[in-house]
Amino acid sequence: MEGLCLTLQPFPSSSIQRRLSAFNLHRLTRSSFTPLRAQKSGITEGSDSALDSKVTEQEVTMYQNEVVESQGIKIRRRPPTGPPLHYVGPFEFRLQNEGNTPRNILEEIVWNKDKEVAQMKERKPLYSLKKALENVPPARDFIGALRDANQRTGLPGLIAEVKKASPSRGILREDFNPVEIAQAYEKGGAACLSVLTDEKYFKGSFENLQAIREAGVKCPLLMKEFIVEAWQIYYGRSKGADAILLIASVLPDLDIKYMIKICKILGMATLVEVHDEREMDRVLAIEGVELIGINNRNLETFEVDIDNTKKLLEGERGELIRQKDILVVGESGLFTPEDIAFVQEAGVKAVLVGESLIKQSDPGKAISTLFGRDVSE
Ligand SMILES: O=C(O)c1ccccc1NCC(=O)[C@H](O)[C@H](O)COP(=O)(O)O
Repeated sequence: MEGLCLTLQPFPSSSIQRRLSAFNLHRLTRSSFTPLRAQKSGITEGSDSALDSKVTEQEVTMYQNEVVESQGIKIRRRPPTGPPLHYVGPFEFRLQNEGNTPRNILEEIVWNKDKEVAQMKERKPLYSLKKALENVPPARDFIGALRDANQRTGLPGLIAEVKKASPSRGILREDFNPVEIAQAYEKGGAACLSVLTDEKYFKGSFENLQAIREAGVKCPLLMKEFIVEAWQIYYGRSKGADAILLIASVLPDLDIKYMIKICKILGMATLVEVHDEREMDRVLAIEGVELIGINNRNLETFEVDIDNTKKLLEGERGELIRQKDILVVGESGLFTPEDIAFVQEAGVKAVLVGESLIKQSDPGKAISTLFGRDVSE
């Protein structure tokens, strides 16, 4: 039986879609909808006129898969649940299916995050987070800080990353004091900071984010997290985040739209990250996107190529970005003033830099080396 993969029953997508259309659409995408949740909220058979029979887990999964496939998203939100339970006499068993192993590191991170968030939500439900937000100071203007820095220096505004480790590079800095590093970055001329909050793969934490905010650092803070659920946005805001990252290879368009709306309500900025042309085109078609990050690192293979920024900003895409006045951030693999000049020439007005700064003994001074001159005041 091991390794046997069952084919799912064919099911016309329009039929699933019609039966599910009574919900807010965002519920149908991977981040927010579970049949269990529907049942908990009383959305069950007969409870809604447009929902003519109970929506099964399999149907929802099929619909989600269709959405994800149609948008070219390769990262699966969680391991396939496998074929349905089988009964032989009194015994119940599930056939093991193929594909229960993550296909790459990004998928592994996402699967882990999905479980982690489910546990965190149990401890801090959304209503308690919303209550906590009443006492949190308002979010700072992340995009404004980048534009100001760009105008002031004539160089891309810097988002300096507080990053202890990464899956591709291992430990980047042993003597890691997040607050001291953040203060050094601010002194060195960073416009904004990016703080890794993932513990398992990056050795980051929400405590780091909160400590940096509470230490009086004025730079707006990006919560560098793998967001799979809207709940994480509220949690990040409660810890002092001013901006969040949405990764287009992980999130379907509907989730991105929904999360952007939540951020607008919370006064936060969204950095929507793309790596290839298809993701860029999807994101450019989403209303309300103001900040796009082009990651030069392929998060599935770790390959880094700063030409990627240039490639994605050429021709009509670059033109559309200028028309829409979208601010573009060049991300990853930037080490020298020549690298900065290269991505600036390609059209970016901001850069996100981790490794090349964090590895230096004085990460603040490293900013001048990276830009080829002092960018603090
Ligand atoms: O950095 C990684 O190894 C990594 C692996 C899997 C998912 C994301 C990852 N990094 C996130 C980033 O893209 C970078 O932290 C960020 O752009 C800064 O990059 P760098 O200047 O090259 O440290």
